[in-house]
Amino acid sequence: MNEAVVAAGVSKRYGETVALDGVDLSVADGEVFGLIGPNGAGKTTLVRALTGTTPVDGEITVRGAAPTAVDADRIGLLPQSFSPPARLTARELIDYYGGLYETARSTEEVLAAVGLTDAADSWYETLSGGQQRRVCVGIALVNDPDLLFLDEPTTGIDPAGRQSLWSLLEELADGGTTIVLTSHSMTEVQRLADRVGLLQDGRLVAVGTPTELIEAHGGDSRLVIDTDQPEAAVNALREADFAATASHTTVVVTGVSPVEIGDAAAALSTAGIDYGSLTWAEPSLEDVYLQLTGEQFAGGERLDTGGVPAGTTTEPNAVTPTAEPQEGAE
Ligand SMILES: Nc1ncnc2c1ncn2[C@@H]1O[C@H](COP(=O)(O)OP(=O)(O)OP(=O)(O)O)[C@@H](O)[C@H]1O
Repeated sequence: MNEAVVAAGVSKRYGETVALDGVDLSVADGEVFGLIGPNGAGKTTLVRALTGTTPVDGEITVRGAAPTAVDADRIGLLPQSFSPPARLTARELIDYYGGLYETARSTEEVLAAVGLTDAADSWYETLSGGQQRRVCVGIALVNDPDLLFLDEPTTGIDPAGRQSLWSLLEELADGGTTIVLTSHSMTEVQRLADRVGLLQDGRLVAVGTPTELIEAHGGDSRLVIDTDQPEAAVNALREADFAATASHTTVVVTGVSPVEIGDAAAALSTAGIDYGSLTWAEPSLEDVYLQLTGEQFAGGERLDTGGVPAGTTTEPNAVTPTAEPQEGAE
């Protein structure tokens, strides 16, 4: 297996702030690697380091060379913040940036790939935030790079746009493009990444496939019950040998297999307990994130049963979804 990117002992300080603290990382050719972590964890700094756009201590090689030495034609970079000229249209911008490379994809192909064909002749300034982000993604793709760095590619893009961008990235990955992406969307990372690295305080604290990380840190599957009678529900469930705990109007039952859902519902019905919804969820990357960072959902309460917030449905395998998945890390 060839390594596309190797980092060893990479550190970066901004004055007193330690942005990266001895990061070791390797990304294989053709791999999609997702970087996750709280605000300020060092994700953007690491992307900058790997692309040679900020000097760091330690060793980095990209395709065997120093990051600054890699041919610009081979690398695509979508920075977290990027503001192209406001009075140029989407088409003009893609065309312009394509012209800077020796070979580039056709402008129309890129516009179609990022879903901007219809808005191609609008000035960048008049596009919505999500459409502007699509232009920036198009610019990062225009040189048809074989190594793509995307710093929060889908921020601000609507759900349908996200789905189509994910499909586009999957196509690129299937075609052999190596992708390093950062994201606060655990759904995005779980869907796209072959391996995931969790950065915290400048350190890479966990690396593995989503499955490996979920097995190691995701906790049990669970049943989440929305009810106005949480204490009575917990008693009824415990009498039926379920491990149930309550918080506000949410009851969480851990270690429930799908075939036991009916038994749990029957225990509630027998005790005469009303419930608004009953949702079964497998542990997800979001649980891993919450477990390892100790973070809480905004406005929610972290439960000792695995981080399910009061009154919400966890992603992604809800049997009876009652709400849009809440991405606690966003
Ligand atoms: N140019 C800079 N000057 C000073 N400090 C910086 C600079 N860039 C980043 N930092 C600091 O370095 C740390 C890591 O920042 P970085 O932007 O890499 O985090 P991040 O994980 O990408 O965060 P976010 O999720 O908010 O984008 C933070 O404490 C940040 O304030």
